[in-house]
Amino acid sequence: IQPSAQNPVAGQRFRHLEWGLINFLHTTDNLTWGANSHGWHAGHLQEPQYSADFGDYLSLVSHLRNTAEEKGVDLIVLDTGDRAEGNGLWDATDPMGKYTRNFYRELPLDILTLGNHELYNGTTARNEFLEMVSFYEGRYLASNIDINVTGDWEPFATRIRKFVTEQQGFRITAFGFLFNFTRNDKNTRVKTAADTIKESWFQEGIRDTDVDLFVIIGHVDIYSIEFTQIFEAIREVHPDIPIQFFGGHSHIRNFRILDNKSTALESGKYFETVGWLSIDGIKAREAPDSADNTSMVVSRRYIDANRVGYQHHTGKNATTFDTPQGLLMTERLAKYRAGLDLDRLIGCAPQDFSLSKHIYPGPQNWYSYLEERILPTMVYSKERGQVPRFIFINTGSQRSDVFKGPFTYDTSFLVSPFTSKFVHAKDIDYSIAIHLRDFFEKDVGPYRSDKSENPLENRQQGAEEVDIQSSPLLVDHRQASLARHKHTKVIGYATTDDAGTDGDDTIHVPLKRYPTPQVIQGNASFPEDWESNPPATIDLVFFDFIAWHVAAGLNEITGTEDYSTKDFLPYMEQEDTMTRLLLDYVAKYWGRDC
Ligand SMILES: O=c1ccn([C@@H]2O[C@H](COP(=O)(O)O)[C@@H](O)[C@H]2O)c(=O)[nH]1
Repeated sequence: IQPSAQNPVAGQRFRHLEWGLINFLHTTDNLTWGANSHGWHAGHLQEPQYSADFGDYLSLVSHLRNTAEEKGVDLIVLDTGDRAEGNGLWDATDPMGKYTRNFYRELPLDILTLGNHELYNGTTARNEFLEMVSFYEGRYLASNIDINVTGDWEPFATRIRKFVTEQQGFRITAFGFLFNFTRNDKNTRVKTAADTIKESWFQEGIRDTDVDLFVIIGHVDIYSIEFTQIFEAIREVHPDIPIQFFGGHSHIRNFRILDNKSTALESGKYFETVGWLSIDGIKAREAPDSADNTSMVVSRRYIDANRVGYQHHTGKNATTFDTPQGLLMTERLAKYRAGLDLDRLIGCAPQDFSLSKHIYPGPQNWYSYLEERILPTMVYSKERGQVPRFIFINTGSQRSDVFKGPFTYDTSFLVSPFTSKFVHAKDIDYSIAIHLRDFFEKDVGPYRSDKSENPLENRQQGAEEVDIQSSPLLVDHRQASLARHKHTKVIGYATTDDAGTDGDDTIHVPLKRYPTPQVIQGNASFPEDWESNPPATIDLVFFDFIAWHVAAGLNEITGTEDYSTKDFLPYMEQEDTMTRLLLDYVAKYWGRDC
């Protein structure tokens, strides 16, 4: 746990892990390891429920490996990508991720793959390839991605890995997939799953009969068409061999049963969740006394990332839990965080703001606060600051709630990590501009996090869609309330998945989520009576990240092809990213008396 993090609260209840002949420990979308693997490597400092840091995780892995050895069963440790971006330890270094990659290399991963966040930026993709793929060698899997760093295209990482487990001798064939992503840097190439499974190496790979278990790790929602296509391709050849999927990207806890010998696990996001999956009764051909696949049993758990839970599952206490390597990692994280000045106080948040735990629009909703206060005040150009403007940002650019109290340099990256620039379209007819919001809401674009980049038609037929019109208060349909929440003291995930409601290791008060738009709009420099007497033309200011969609919207609204991203010019200075504007706003308006 990091020095500035809080201890987890009491009142949690844990279930015991069920061990099988083969077991998996899964993290995904950890951009933040503090608590979180999307880069919250120092743990969620203001959310005690998720306050374990990466050092604590190393200790957990080490103890569970020892237990596996004692039991004579296998433990596979894996990560399904999006380790890049989203907290200071990643974003404040030059090049970004310099320290994070080094820390990750201390995690004894058996298999790993990458997410979209490793591919948005060309330098990030290159460094991932040079420093992570080469380090993990054959364990790093990327079945549908190529990279060009030398002038020639080459596979980003190993396409297929066949290996035999140490304890039980299971013969595993593993693949690593990214969803059908299209916003990757030009030095990389992402093939669709549909095309990849037709390639000869894949077809040959799955035809090999020397296999007890297929393991597909993917930065892919587990209900996606991509996983379904891979499942069907393997099932055509092997009607009976177990297939285990591990997914990610949509940031939820979820478990899917594909058939009686195939399931898929998704283990949440941001190092809030460590996923556990075990398979018992599975047959290894080399081990004649092992069970037969007809009695195969799969068990899954979503473990909250905190030391109390970790200690419970390892049979350790506060003094016996830490391994020397884990402790050293915790110390080094603190040292590097200090070196980057990440705990520097910028200002004090006057209240809690959430992305979706409070109704939008509303006084506790972060998007409302951005629309009403931050965007109109901070998104300003010396040349055109007097011109009335709509300011659009995509909601996916905001990644974390803001908690009452200290807002540090690190918080700015947790909340708004991306380096998008503000660009603008000049003198657009007001009568056209007012239709853009509706366009954004209907558009399938990269506007929000979670599932947005999988087009709606990619969703599995029959998967439940939430009707946000008829249900203003949402409890995620896959994370609905548990019946036994009278024991609960902590708000968090209460997951309902294909196996029922007993997946969460800790019983929570269900987390409620309200619907939010895909794009929010701040209005600035308008005269007081602008709604009854609007100006003829205004400026549109927006992130370059959504520029293509703004042009598409203007073309659709006007029924022309007059608009193109080439017409959009910078609005502010290069360094005026949302992260920088947020820091400036907090320093100027929030005070420092927390
Ligand atoms: O430069 C960027 C890159 C991404 N985004 C937003 O992030 C999501 C994808 O994040 P996941 O964690 O993979 O869900 C994307 O849809 C955008 O909403 C961004 O705003 N700027």
